[in-house]
Amino acid sequence: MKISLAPLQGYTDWVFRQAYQKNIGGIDEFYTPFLVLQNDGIVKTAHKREVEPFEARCKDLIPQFLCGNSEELSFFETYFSELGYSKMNWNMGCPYPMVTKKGKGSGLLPNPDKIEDILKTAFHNKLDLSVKLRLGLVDDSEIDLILPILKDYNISEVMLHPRVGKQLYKGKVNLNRFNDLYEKYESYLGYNGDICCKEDFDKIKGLFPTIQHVMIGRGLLKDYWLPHRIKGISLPDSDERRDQLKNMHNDIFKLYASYLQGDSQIMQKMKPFWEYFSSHFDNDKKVFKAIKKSAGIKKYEQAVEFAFSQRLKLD
Ligand SMILES: Cc1cc2nc3c(=O)[nH]c(=O)nc-3n(C[C@H](O)[C@H](O)[C@H](O)COP(=O)(O)O)c2cc1C
Repeated sequence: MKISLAPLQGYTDWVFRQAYQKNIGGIDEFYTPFLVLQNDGIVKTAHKREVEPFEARCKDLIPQFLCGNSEELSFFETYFSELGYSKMNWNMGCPYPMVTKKGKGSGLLPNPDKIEDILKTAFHNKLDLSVKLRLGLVDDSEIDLILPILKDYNISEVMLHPRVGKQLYKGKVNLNRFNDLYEKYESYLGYNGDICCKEDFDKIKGLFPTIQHVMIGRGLLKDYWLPHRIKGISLPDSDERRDQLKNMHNDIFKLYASYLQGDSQIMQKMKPFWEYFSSHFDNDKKVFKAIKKSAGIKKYEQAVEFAFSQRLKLD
């Protein structure tokens, strides 16, 4: 069973992934948040940093891209293969209207002919291509026409988050629809969505016993040792985990400081990081509030000290 980290734009960037890998570990495969090709035909620097330099990014990294036409698929296949990657992942799940209106992310799902056309004209099998998708944009049966196409075009694996795009992240995951598809496709499907504790994982494993790949996102950000719990690896004691969290935080801070310009840019990255990181501490709301309202690095450091004076929540 492979446990991968879901891509979360704004949270699981290269800085986070590098610090997590070094200080905690337990994840088998990482995905970048989606890269896009801009209208001017270039990839912006922040997106390039996710995948370049290849040697410095972790070896278990799969770059992900958004794409709504053949040119974009061609571009990313060439770009990633020239960098040295052997796998890539096509995002057909992003639910945000800014993306779906352009026929990208889950905006592709009502249009299986377009997906087939892009694969037919642009995919050259230079890399192993997987797809991350939802059940549909509006209707949870849209996927029925898509999976046969993905199989026909040699897509290696399908990671399914069983919601439709219009739900965004609300409402329940649709395990009945996942089950219908699992009966037909079994381990061709990986599972993603709302796994926040070992019991959630056990439920999915119990329902879909031959599943080979489970991807976790927000659950991991709230509990960095969730992969340990799932895999039955014993956890370090509380003091050691506190040190690991501290080292993780300090590494992230240092990495941002190494290339961002000035304190305010660093704060713009560190404050969102605490949205989930604060979940590790008792009084998480108070901890996050102190971080959020801290103005300047000195006050920020005091708020960090306050956080680390709290007990860890999941002791
Ligand atoms: C803030 C945020 C950013 C996300 N960014 C991406 C992304 O870049 N690419 C992607 O495929 N999914 C993205 N997702 C979706 C997650 O990868 C995942 O499918 C979703 O959160 C459900 O899994 P979870 O319940 O384990 O978090 C994002 C989700 C959130 C909440």
